[in-house]
Amino acid sequence: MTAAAGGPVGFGARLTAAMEQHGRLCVGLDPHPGMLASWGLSDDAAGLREFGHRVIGAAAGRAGVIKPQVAFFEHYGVSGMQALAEIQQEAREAGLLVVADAKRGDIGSTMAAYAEAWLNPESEFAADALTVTPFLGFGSLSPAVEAAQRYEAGLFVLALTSNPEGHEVQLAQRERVTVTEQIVRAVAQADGGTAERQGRLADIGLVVGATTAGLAAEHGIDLTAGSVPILAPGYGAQGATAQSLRDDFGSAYSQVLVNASRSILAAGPDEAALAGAVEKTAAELV
Ligand SMILES: O=c1ccn([C@@H]2O[C@H](COP(=O)(O)O)[C@@H](O)[C@H]2O)c(=O)[nH]1
Repeated sequence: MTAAAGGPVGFGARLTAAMEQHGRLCVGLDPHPGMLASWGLSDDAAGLREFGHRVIGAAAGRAGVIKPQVAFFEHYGVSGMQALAEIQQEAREAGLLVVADAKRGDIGSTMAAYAEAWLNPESEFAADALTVTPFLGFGSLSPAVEAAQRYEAGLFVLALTSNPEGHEVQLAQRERVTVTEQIVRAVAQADGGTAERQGRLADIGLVVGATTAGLAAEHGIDLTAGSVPILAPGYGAQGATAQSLRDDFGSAYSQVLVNASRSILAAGPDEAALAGAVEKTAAELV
């Protein structure tokens, strides 16, 4: 999506504007079957649509970004993915930026096909940004980086995930440099310093868990380089707090987009209660 005439165009510029207006909360749209049941919704695509519609109603105007967890739609097959396409479109029409959390990663033309599916504005699954995995080598993401540039979209590259099992891979070292640090450096260099010069966030960012940011600091990893946006899942249900985020991200906190899913969704199904949870969480994260 390109912004309205005269507005910011690239993803980093749109995200900067959204965060200036609404703050750093990203509302997670995770229709786990148990969550659908607790909302009294049917365990099918109709339930997904109603769930998405209520989350969008609560988030629009109160937060700048939503993050649908693609797995919870894929679980329902073709009809689930159709519902996801409709929900993403509804969210974008409501003025929300959509980060599709699909964690795609592959090589060559396969990676290019994933990027077309999620970043091309003509695609049924068009999102503003996509989560991607660099564990086939950062260079394997080149087709996605090129697609992001072509379509004024964004990427969030997994660097230090919120789950402890990830660290045996992510904190492994080569010549005393962790895998995470290699990824952080590559992402920081991806736009050649343009975002920093323009005083905005970059189009290509990182995923660093809200629960694990302290480990980045412990390993001396500089998350401020390149003015990259940092998607931080793990707030609330996984244990991170507003104070721990500020402490652990330190001077990188201004770049952080904090995802909260279950801790907000538990307030549903009533849309006013959900809206209250969005407002309360957004206020905690100032
Ligand atoms: O490192 C990661 C990467 C992605 N996630 C995803 O974020 C949400 C978190 O949901 P909560 O209910 O707020 O815990 C979910 O979609 C995860 O798959 C993550 O948690 N950690």
